[in-house]
Amino acid sequence: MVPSTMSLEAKKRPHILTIAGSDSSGGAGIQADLKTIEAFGCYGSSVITALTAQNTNGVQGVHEIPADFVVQQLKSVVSDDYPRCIKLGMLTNSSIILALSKQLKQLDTIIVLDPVMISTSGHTLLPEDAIQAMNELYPLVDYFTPNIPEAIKLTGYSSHASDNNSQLNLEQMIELAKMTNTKTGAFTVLLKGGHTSISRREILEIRKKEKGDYEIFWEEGDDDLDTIEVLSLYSSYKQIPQSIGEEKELVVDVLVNKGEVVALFVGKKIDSNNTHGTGCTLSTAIACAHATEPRDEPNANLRIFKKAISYTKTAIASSYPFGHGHGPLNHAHLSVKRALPPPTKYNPHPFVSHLIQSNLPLWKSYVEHPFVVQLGKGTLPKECFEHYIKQDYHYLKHYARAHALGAYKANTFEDIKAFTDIAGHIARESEMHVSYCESFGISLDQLQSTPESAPCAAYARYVIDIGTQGDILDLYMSVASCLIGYGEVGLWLKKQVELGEAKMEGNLYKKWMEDYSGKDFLGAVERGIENLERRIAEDPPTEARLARLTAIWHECVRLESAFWDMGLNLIK
Ligand SMILES: Cc1ncc(COP(=O)(O)O)c(N)n1
Repeated sequence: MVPSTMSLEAKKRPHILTIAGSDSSGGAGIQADLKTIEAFGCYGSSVITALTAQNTNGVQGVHEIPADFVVQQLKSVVSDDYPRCIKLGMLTNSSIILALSKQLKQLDTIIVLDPVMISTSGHTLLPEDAIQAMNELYPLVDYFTPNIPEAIKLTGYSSHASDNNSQLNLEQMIELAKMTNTKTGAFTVLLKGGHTSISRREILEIRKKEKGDYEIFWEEGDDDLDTIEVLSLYSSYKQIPQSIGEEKELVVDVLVNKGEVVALFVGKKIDSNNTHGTGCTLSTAIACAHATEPRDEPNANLRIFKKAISYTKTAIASSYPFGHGHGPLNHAHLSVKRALPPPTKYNPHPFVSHLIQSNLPLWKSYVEHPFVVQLGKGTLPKECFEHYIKQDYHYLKHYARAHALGAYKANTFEDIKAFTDIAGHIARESEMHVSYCESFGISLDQLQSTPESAPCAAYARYVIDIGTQGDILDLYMSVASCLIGYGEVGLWLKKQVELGEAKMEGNLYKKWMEDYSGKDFLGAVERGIENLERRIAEDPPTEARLARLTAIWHECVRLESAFWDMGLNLIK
């Protein structure tokens, strides 16, 4: 069957035209651009300004294309299919630049300009007179993406603070970006920061100084120091030392518009030799993101840059060996999507962080439950606590059995030890329950013969069921929210005491609070978190697997909340 014109139209992909030089080694220029365009699901066409004989070690020769033939290529392409965006790369010489600017003035399309002047290997790709001719182009440009040496060359900026011209600090980078924007008149400038390194402190200080008038985007999996401190109480297990923000380990790209900073894009510097074609890739990714990102959502413009930068960084991070010099990027990485970010110094527990953040209100309804609040204040009725502690004694037995089942299912001594360690810990924990009951005049016999309440049985049934049916990771998951949650409750109550919102002295539940905020219990929590993170890092889950693990976590958190409800409302 022949498809109708309608369906052909519906299948049309955004057309991105690249006007650049050919790189015979395939890592930069036209070749990098077409690979990027393909990765974004767009259609790529090309106008070639020069053929370069080039490899990862350097540029061995350049064959310039006559300006009128460059124009002929452009006319052939645009007369047939009008491009959504045009990316300009290596423009080779002033006659090509002048001829192109004349043509581009007549086109109504988005233009991204990457001022290719010198190759990574140090070869001059644009002569001095051509740099002058570029002034004709700037007014036509929507997005301009120089790196630091290029912006310095274009503006004549001199930094007195440093011997090495490219090693600017963040304040100087911002100054240079604004100057480039004003001097060239290009609509939006993204000054790429790859040639210098910035510290976390610098960013926090700049933000304080400029009162946060613009957005700061941190790379996925990393977080602003401020945010991580309030992200979740569980981060209290790992205190972030003061000195940590001093290291110059970040790359910052500065986005300016009409001479004002709009956003900073912050990410870790990637230690890689495979950077050949980075500028080409990023500028083309900006064109593609512009053509494919929804325009009507808030911050649409910023999302374009975020997407393009993230694509380019992952292309560097996932690159593989090619040649003997600066190797190319991996343009095809979009098909291998990571379900979770890798751990970092600032977020050493990305998996647990994901779990908590995946439904923060649900998590808070558990760890800041009215039962816990009243317990901390000492106003919780004794019969509520008594009911709860008897049921929790039953629950702990099942909980210890689940860990024993984990040890049975384990294949390594590391896992056997992890599970039996915690099972032993739970047995010790239950002694506190026995002694509370004794103090309430309840004997061990009476405690053991107390019938299990429905919420206790439901929760225990779920944990043992998941543990029996699923694999060892499912089991880890079904016991995690109890362990981590009680640690968080212990820490939260401790904080409430400091804030005067809860009290220890004269509180009937002091021993309970001390036990769950004590070293022994928090140590067990930390070991539990480490085990979980280790498993996830060793065998990263697919998105579907992550969704199932998260669902188990949510169900356990819900059942934990119901357990407090049981205590508070004396549910049998
Ligand atoms: C055809 C062409 N275009 C652009 C570059 C710049 O890329 P890089 O700065 O990574 O060498 C290049 N080397 N060759």
